Amino acid sequence: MKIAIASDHGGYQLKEAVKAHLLKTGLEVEDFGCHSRESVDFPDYAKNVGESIVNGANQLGILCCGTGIGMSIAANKITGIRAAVVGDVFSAKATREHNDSNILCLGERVTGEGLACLIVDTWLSAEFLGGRHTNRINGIKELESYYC
Ligand SMILES: O=C(CO)[C@H](O)[C@H](O)[C@H](O)COP(=O)(O)O
Repeated sequence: MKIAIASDHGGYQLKEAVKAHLLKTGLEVEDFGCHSRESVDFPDYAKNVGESIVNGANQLGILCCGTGIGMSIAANKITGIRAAVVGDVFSAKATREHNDSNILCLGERVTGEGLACLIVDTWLSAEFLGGRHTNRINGIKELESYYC
């Protein structure tokens, strides 16, 4: 599985920590930046990661900013993206099993590196359960096609 990762300046340190963690576990990672603490605008990074998932270059994505919220708002504007801000392990599992989320958003100013890596591991190892949740994903897709 290939994972796209990116951050703005507010999530840069966490992005580097999560990337190192993923590489250590043997996963392939495509890093879309940023590459320093210099101030940048998170929608540019959400766009690049989101598009890489929609076009099939990567299967899942991880976006880090100060809170994870800005990145999720931006990424969720892309048709086919279901981005979830997660700060706990229960939600990490639930958002794969129930929401089939394809982008995980983390907040460096909120979540420590240790917990963030545990959230990443939990999210990556959980699987979409289908069944009744498929109806809800289809409902989200209907909303997308209605409003886009
Ligand atoms: O969009 C955000 C808030 O939900 C992100 O946390 C950004 O990283 C943050 O807004 C950046 O703030 P800064 O004051 O420009 O560092």
